[in-house]
Amino acid sequence: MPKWKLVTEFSFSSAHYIKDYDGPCGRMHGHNYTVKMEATASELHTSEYCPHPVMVADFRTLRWAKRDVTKGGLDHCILNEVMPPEYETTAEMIAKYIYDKTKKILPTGVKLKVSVSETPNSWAEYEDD
Ligand SMILES: Nc1nc2c(c(=O)[nH]1)N=C([C@H](O)[C@H](O)COP(=O)(O)OP(=O)(O)OP(=O)(O)O)CN2
Ligand SMILES: [Zn+2]
Repeated sequence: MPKWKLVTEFSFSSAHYIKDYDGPCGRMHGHNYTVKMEATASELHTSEYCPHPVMVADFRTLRWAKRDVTKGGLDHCILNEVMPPEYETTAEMIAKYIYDKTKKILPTGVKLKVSVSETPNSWAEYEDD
C-alpha cells in the first residue's frame, strides 16, 4: 500500500536522575536530548492548524516536546517532576512517554516511532506495532 513517512528531529535540554541508580546517573544531571520522530500513514489528514487533508501529521504537532515546559513541552525542566511516576527518566521511558502523549493527539491510522538520545553515542527507540 502506498504510504508517506515523515521524519523530524529536535532537541530539548533538561535535568534528570534515575531513581535508585547506583552510580552518577542517580544524581541530578543534565542532557541535551535529541528526539527523532517518524510518522507513517497511507492517508493524509487535517491538523490543528490546517483545515485541509494535506499532511500525515503536522510537524508542529509532532514537535510538542521541544517547547518550554511552561508551554507544555519538556525543555528546561526536571523530567522527574514533569513525567508521571510510572515513567522512569531513562531514554527508553522518555521515548515511550513522548510516544504515548503524541499518539493521543495524532489522527488515527498514523504509525509512530520515537527515538531518544541523551548523548551522541546512545539511542533508545520505541514503537508499538
Ligand atoms: N539503557 C539505558 N542506560 C542508561 C541510561 C538510559 O537512559 N538507558 N541512562 C543513563 C544516564 O542517564 C547517564 O546520564 C548516561 O550515561 P552514559 O551513557 O554513561 O553517559 P556518558 O556521558 O558517560 O556517555 P558517553 O557518551 O559514553 O561518554 C545511564 N544508562
Ligand atoms: Zn542521564
